[in-house]
Amino acid sequence: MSFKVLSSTVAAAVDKELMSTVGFSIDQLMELAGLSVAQAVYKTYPPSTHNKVLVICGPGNNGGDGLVASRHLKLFGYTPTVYYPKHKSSNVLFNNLLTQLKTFKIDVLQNELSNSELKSLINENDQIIDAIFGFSFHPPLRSPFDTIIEHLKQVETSKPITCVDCPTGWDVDKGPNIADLVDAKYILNPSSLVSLTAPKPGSKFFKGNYHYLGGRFISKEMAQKWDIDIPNYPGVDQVVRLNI
Ligand SMILES: NC(=O)C1=CN([C@@H]2O[C@H](COP(=O)(O)OP(=O)(O)OC[C@H]3O[C@@H](n4cnc5c(N)ncnc54)[C@H](O)[C@@H]3O)[C@@H](O)[C@H]2O)[C@@H](O)CC1
Ligand SMILES: [K+]
Repeated sequence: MSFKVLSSTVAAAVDKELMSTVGFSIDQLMELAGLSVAQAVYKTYPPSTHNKVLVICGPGNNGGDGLVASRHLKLFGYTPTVYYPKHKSSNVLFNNLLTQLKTFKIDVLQNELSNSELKSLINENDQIIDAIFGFSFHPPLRSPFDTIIEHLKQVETSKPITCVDCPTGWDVDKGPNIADLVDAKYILNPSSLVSLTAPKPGSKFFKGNYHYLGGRFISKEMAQKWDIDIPNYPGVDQVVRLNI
């Protein structure tokens, strides 16, 4: 199905409006975003075949979506492990999410791993979620996330990788076609992408099998105002597949 895209600048403006005049808190939006990610993963790589999920979380709200998704995945029957090497310890929201994960007995690795530890961690999981960076990312990647993406590239053809909002490393607006800026070893080709609110321009270059839209929190009126296409979500689902 064809879809309209939302540039990184407009996505940030929509986010701002949702959290001001529309009256949402970031916690609410993140909860719905993370639930969408967990649902998309369940539909594509169910716990019966892909039980062990490694969720790699970055320092911003994309990482927060990953923390929320991990909790839902546990409730859906998965065994998630979270790798969260750059936690902002002054942020109450992220601290609360971490407390929830602890209560749910989900392993959270917060110390930076060595290359061999990272390799083993990736190998022992059945699938990976990239919740490192979303629409506020600007290439090139900085450490330790450059090395993490390099490791993910090693398994991208053998292991499912689901990216939250944008594949980390891609330019949000230009996509993966940024050879002048970034070495190809940092350009992931994931199998699944969960765009939030609306797909970002870079997602036009996504070649994986599963492209979902999630983040079901925009009213018809707001969609019209910002020229956002909201496809019909099936029933009570939090995601709709775009590439069918
Ligand atoms: N309205 C929406 O669509 C919503 C979006 N949410 C999520 O929020 C994301 C955007 O969150 P944020 O604005 O916090 O930003 P991100 O999570 O995309 O990234 C912000 C962090 O990345 C760092 N960063 C940027 N470029 C970097 C580089 N080259 N190397 C290393 N670090 C770099 C920044 O210093 C900052 O700490 C979206 O993509 C989506 O996943 C949801 O949580 C809530 C609702
Ligand atoms: K991401």
